[in-house]
Amino acid sequence: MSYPDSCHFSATQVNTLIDSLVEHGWFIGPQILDPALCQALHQEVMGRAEQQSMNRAGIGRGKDHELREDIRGDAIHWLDRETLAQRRYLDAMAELQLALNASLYLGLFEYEAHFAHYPAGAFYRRHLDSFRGRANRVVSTVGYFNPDWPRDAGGEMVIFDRHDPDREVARVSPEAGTFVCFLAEQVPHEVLPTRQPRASIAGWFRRNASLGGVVDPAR
Ligand SMILES: O=C(O)CCC(=O)C(=O)O
Ligand SMILES: [Fe+2]
Repeated sequence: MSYPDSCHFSATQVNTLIDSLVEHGWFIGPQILDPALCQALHQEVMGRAEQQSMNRAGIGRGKDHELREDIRGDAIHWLDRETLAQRRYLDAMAELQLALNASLYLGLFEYEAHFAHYPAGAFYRRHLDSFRGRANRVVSTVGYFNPDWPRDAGGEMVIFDRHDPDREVARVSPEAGTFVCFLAEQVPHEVLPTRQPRASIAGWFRRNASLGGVVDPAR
């Protein structure tokens, strides 16, 4: 499979993304990701789910990690640059990281991401991706790869106001090509129960929150 060299973001897209991130704390971009790349990533997620080469996702990191199906029901696989499609996606994120650092002085130094497969019935309750005081994940990203997502299939991501967490401000259908990002420690969001299998990559630009010479653990 080959992808056009220009599958990365255009200057206009990056500027719109940065403006929206500053103004609202989030950005939603339909039809941003290259269709051939989305198709390859969709195949990879679905293949991994079928072969059961993904792990049940939990909440909390390190020793606090636990499985909580009442909170989130997806299975994940951390990106490892194993396939061309993964490398293309990560290259696009590396470019975005440079642009975010250049415009917003965020000091992002790393990007971590996992495939996510939500089987029918799965959801992810309202949460933040990072907690204040452990300011490691700064900007969250989600890329969606599902072709022809029906209107009644559920599985939307709901974004809530960063100053009023009960106020819904946007609802995103996980349609192939859509790319979303938001401030990880400020913007509450949730994944509504999906009625059909749902494929995505969730990723985070991180700041180095090392303290006392102890490198902040990634996951
Ligand atoms: O898949 C999505 O729409 C969002 C997933 C999410 O919130 C997460 O993995 O932290
Ligand atoms: Fe999240």
